[in-house]
Amino acid sequence: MTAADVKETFSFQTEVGQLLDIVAGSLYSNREIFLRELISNASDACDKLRYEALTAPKLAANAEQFAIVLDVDKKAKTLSISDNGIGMSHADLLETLGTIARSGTGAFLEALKEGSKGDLGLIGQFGVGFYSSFMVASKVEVITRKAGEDQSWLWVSDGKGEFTIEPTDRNECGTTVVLHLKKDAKEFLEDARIKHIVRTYSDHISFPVLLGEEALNSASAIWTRPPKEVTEEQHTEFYHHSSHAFDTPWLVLHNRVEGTVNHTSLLYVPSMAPFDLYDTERKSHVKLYVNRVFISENTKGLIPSYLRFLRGVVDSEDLSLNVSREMLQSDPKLSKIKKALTKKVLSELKKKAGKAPDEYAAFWQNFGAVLKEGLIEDPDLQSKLLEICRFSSTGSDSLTSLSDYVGRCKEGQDSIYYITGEDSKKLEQSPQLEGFNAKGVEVLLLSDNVDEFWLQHVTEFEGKTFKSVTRGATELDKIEDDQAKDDDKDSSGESDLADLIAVMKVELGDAVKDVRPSKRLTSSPVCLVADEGDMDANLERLLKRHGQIVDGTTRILELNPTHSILEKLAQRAKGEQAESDTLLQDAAHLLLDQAKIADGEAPSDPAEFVRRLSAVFDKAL
Ligand SMILES: Nc1ncnc2c1ncn2[C@@H]1O[C@H](COP(=O)(O)OP(=O)(O)OP(=O)(O)O)[C@@H](O)[C@H]1O
Repeated sequence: MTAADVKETFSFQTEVGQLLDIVAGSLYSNREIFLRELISNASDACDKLRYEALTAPKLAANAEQFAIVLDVDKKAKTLSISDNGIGMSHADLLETLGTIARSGTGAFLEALKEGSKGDLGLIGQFGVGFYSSFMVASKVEVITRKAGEDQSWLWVSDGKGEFTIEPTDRNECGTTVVLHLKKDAKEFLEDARIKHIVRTYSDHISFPVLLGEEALNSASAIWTRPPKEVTEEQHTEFYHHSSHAFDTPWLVLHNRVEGTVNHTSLLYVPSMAPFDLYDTERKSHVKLYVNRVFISENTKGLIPSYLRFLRGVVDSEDLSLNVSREMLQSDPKLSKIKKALTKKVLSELKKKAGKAPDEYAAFWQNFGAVLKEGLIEDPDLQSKLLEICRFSSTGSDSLTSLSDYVGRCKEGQDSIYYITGEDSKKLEQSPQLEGFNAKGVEVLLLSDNVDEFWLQHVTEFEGKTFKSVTRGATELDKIEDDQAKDDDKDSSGESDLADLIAVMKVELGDAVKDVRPSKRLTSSPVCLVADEGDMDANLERLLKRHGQIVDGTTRILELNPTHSILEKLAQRAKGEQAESDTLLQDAAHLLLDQAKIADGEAPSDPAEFVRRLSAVFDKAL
């Protein structure tokens, strides 16, 4: 820490400068939210001190009567917001009130860059935290003292590129933010206006917010109130405050469990996917409280990572306050809470999926891929998770559940068929699906990366195994065909490919694992499939991209015996000179490349591909 005796001047980080230009210049109609942001910071500061005091007895004396005090000085035209929370050191001030500390602010700047300039409504949504002070103030002073330290500091800025920090005196720890209100912001000196704002946005704050002697909020933690008494607006405000989110919750789950481990949970499922959903840490964001004392934002072991989209709080009086966060994480009581919460969330999702399939589809769009991670991580709950999974499919325009899929299975169909790839729309065009479509056998179109992985952990659903249509032999023969039961299509019109296959195998050598007639093609001439025990091509692509494997396995080239190109080639292959027939040789490679292109891959040798294509063209013209 640099303990300076004199006033020091610093420049804001470039992004803060940009942000302040926007904020200060805005005639934003909803600018009252500055008060929400400052009260929220004050409340966080009290939470932090209360937690620190648990393990640092010398701080305990400070951690008794927390309050957030608003003070108006009409003469000086200032509004100040004081708390007796954790306060800030010199280093804290430099680190936080000069840089972009909060993620929401970064997201706001990104959104502005992406062309919605002028759409300052976004400020209200993202919340720009402390910097929103400059919407209403021409100068902001922060007088602060960190709990446990002797030195107090005064931070001052007019929001125009620079701020200063100098030593000052403050009796107790905590922070006071003094806003020198702009001429057009005098309304925030009026008691009635302030009361209205606090009641609208900050009622859920669990510390009293005082104006003079009067407490403006109910100051009881929202999750401790009877669920019926909490309004939708209060939930939304609390969700915004506790999660730094700006959407409306898609689902609210407010429960009290009395049992082996008593706990209350107030959980929100967002209606928009949070930006850090796919961060590698896969952190949970449900706040843990022990008997109303805030413990931690990302408690490991509280929420399974496949439910990391959840926001909200869990409060239990049965956990111990006097242990470190790390020890708490391994408390068996915590894992009991986790189990109960997980079950509850899954059963509520199931209810919602049944009652409001369209709304559930929107949820699934956002979080389905995350939830599916549970199929790998939580084998005990696999069947419960499968019940609430939804999939795109060739047999339905909307998402389908597995039980509905099974209900539509054909006579003799023992498997749930699927195809994996990057884009379900493109997957629908895959040649490998043709035989299934012709027989009316439905295939799930799986386009999330996680699909490849859970499919290795889940073996069956309602007695049917999962089977890839791009791997192994098809079992289409066993399945009843609706339309074509009697017109014995199977062998008629199929050409004898044996000679052609012999030529192609010699020509293609190691480039293929095998060449064989196909049962899955009806209109395309060729396709590639993986051998029964091999990896699906899509999984291989994924693993290659992540550097987990270098070479892929070679695949099997299947030929459509009813396709006219193959009929003609088969005819030609019966000739005596077949093995030295350059057209057959070129055709073998072109067919393989064609199959690759249909799978979204490039021909193995683009120059040779072009040469062969031209040669074949030339002969045909
Ligand atoms: N009253 C306060 N007491 C102590 N620290 C504060 C106070 N106000 C702000 N801070 C510090 O300044 C930081 C920046 O505040 P700002 O409101 O810009 O974002 P934030 O509160 O961190 O964002 P988020 O709401 O996403 O956590 C805070 O994280 C906190 O460390």
